[in-house]
Amino acid sequence: MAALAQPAYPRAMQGESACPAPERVPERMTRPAANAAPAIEVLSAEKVFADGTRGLAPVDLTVREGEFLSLIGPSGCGKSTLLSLIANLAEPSDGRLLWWRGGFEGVGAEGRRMSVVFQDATLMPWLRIAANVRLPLDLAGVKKVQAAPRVQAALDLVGLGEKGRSYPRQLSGGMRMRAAIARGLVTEPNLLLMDEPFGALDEFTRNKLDADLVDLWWRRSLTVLFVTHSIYEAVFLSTRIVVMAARPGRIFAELAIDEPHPRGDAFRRSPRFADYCQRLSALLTEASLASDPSNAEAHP
Ligand SMILES: Nc1ncnc2c1ncn2[C@@H]1O[C@H](COP(=O)(O)OP(=O)(O)OP(=O)(O)O)[C@@H](O)[C@H]1O
Repeated sequence: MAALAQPAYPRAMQGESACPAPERVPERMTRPAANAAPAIEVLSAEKVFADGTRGLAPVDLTVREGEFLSLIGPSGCGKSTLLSLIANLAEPSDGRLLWWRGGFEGVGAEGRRMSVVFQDATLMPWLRIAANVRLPLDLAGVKKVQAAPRVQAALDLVGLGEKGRSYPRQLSGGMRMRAAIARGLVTEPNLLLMDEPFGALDEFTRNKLDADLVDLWWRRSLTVLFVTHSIYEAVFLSTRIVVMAARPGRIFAELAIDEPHPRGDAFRRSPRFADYCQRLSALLTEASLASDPSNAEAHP
């Protein structure tokens, strides 16, 4: 199994600009090919909760390998519900899902590993950072001596290489979120599911983590499914954005961000960025109007 930290990724999620030095950039990349293999297929999946709430109308969605796909939409449109189906934390009431073209029992095999990072870092306060990051390996029965270098590599990758012996209370909010990401990365996932991971952070810290995350995604050929409420964040990070509408939760529109990677501040300041944000904002306004309860009968 490949080690997490490799010389090619020394600056990922550290204190510097996320833009790597030109000589390190292997190639410029836009979107993964439309015919890239599917990592996740959501096939007419629906979710009706025990109290009768229709969290998701039948949804069809393919997440292709190498995509950075963001879900955005008004509150209650089913973003977290869809993510929880994909994470297999909940089952669809109808329809089905495929993970790497197979059932969930195949998840965890080489090339089919998946991790989830939530908005709350959910670190155990009584455990040091290294022990928190090691938890998924402990659960998988990996011996401490084998886990130690993998934990250190994951911490290095998110810029917390020196913080393994600290306790969560000794870290800032941004650092705690980095630790949660390290815990997500320690199993060397191919697919990272992220539910508003930076939603509670100030804008400066959030921009920095966004830049470092997209750098990490690009350099490690990850597939990321990312839930956010932020237009700027979605445009900056994504290769494709799926806009959802509520009542019932459903896919409303899509927007491809055909912008090469790596992305940095130059993209954020460019007219193209502003144009994408305006287009996404217009789609969100339409999605919000379509989510109005008075329109519910149009989507029984
Ligand atoms: N366990 C549950 N029981 C009943 N209804 C639920 C349950 N979980 C979610 N819902 C409802 O399903 C719908 C979708 O919820 P979900 O949390 O997926 O939306 P969301 O888009 O993630 O919202 P937000 O942006 O506010 O986090 C909402 O109407 C919500 O109230």
